[in-house]
Amino acid sequence: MAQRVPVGDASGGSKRTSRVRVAVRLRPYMDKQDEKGEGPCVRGLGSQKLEIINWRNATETLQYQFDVFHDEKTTQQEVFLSSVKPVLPHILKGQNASVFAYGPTGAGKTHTMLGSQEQPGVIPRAVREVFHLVRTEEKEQDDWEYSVGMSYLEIYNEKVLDLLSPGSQDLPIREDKDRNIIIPGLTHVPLSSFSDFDTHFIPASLNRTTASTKLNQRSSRSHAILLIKVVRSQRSPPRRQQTGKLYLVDLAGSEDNRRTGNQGIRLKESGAINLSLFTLSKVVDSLNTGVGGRVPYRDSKLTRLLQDSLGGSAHSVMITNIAPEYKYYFDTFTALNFAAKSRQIVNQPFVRETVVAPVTVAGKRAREEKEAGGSGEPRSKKAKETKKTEQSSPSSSQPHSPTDSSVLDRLLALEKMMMGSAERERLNLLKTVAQSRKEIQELKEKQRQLENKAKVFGKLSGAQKSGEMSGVKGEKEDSLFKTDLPPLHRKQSTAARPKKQQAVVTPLQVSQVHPLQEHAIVCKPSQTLEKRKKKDWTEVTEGKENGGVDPSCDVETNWESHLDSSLLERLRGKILHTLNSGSLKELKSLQLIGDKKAKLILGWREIHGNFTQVEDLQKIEGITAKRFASFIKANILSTMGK
Ligand SMILES: Nc1ncnc2c1ncn2[C@@H]1O[C@H](COP(=O)(O)OP(=O)(O)OP(=O)(O)O)[C@@H](O)[C@H]1O
Repeated sequence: MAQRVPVGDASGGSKRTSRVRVAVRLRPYMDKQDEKGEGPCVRGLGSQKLEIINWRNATETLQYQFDVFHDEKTTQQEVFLSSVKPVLPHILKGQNASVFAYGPTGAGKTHTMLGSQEQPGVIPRAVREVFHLVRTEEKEQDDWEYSVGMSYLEIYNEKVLDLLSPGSQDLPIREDKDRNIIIPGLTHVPLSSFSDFDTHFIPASLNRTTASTKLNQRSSRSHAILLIKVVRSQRSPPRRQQTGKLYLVDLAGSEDNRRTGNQGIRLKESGAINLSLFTLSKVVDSLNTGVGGRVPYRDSKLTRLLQDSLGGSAHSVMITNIAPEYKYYFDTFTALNFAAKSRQIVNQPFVRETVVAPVTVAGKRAREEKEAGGSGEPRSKKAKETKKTEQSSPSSSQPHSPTDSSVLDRLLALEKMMMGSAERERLNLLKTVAQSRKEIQELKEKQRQLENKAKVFGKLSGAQKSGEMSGVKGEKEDSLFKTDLPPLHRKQSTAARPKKQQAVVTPLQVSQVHPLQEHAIVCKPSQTLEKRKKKDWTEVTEGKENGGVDPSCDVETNWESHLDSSLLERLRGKILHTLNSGSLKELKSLQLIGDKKAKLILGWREIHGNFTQVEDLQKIEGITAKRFASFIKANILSTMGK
């Protein structure tokens, strides 16, 4: 019967702990066009660090440190040598080890784990290495013999399916009294060599559930778990037996269904995938904070199965795969936060050992080894260290915007998923601050509108008194009075309200200067106004925002009302079209939109889809109501000028 014993007992060394080693691998661009077009949202800063743009403030980046950072040029061999090979000797000593690839769909998990004929990944390399280690040990230690075997399963839609026995039913996951995870009925194939492994593994891999999604032609729809078991048996009394397990896990991708275009069965699969990854993150969170209470392993099949390989029993390596493209930004951000947290897990490895009872000592099976660090043992201080990544600090990363609460909610939810209670509190605070900012901004905008309206009314009543007003079209006048002023305001204004025909600001004329301006109605060019317009144009095209309001003419603040409404609508539609479907370059060709804003717009589109109206632009970080007003004015005027 397998039992847990302190590592020191088996290896002869002192008791030690082992934490989850975290490597991050950035895959190269799949499409060179993307690389040229928008540039990466994440980049390496040496062999352990990387940085990603801060979604809260595009002028900042967030930097993360991991055990290893594999940049886009790293080969399969290099990943194996630095991140996987070092854990393999442990399984020959009766300990568990696990290597799992985590990350968004299409970021390179299967490439890392499985690879291809030309570029074999972690799985074939690790199995080959296990056989190599076994052969070496057998040569060096006469007293021990080894046997190697494999099982291969997938978790699909929360069902455990045996990939070596296709068509089998959902298998149960059990735990024996020594807390070993076992799957009764799972096929176990003894292996004598690597080619033996190949014979079983390759056809079984084809049984794995994959499908094409918008983001990946052959997306893994299940978590694939390869189990390599090494049993080490003593040839002579006391005939000890140690069992080491190596889990090689290719997790299904975390996905955003808006982007995958998933529907129907894909959506259901996706729900199961995301739920199990969510549970995995909760398990990690629970292990990290170490506040006691139940670690929710049982909430998903994945975490239940990984229970003896994550957070206390095994030497674990997590390779987090990320992609450079901007469209993966939020997935990358989430994956990095998950990875950064996992780094703090402290594992306490133990040896799984059994004693084969010889006939002479039947019934005398001794429990030779004790558990090292069961669940009741206090966690290392390291595990409780506060995460120092800057991504959640309200003081260092101010939420300038995003005033759009759905983006904020989504990100906060994602982050919450990954964080401990202290960080959660900080996030709640952050959310409150962001919401207050939004409310203040909305109030300011409302006030500005009211002031503008009040000014117009003021002018109108003044004009009426001095008899300077001239009659113009009724529609114009109607639109002028379609305000959302509160009732009180309306009432006061009606007293001074001119007759309908007189409801116009200054004498108007139709200009024929340019085809695009055919419907434009502009101010009669008095000398002062001409000067004023020139100045205004220069300011706008130079990207400056307008300052005060010239009381002589309200073109500055109310310029839209001087343009024909159908033309205005057309131009706004054009701008909206560019915002919704423009490339980075096209976005940058808009007035007052630079590289950063254009990228933020692309990011926003990725999450929310199309802007419904140009005003939605104010949901972009840093685009205040004032800036938006300048933006719309500059773009409309510049289009008209073309
Ligand atoms: N480091 C890399 N070098 C070259 N190509 C890569 C690399 N990583 C990934 N790729 C390629 O990118 C594409 C997507 O990778 P892969 O299928 O491994 O993603 P995944 O994370 O497993 O996705 P899913 O979760 O949807 O299964 C594949 O064509 C793969 O060959």
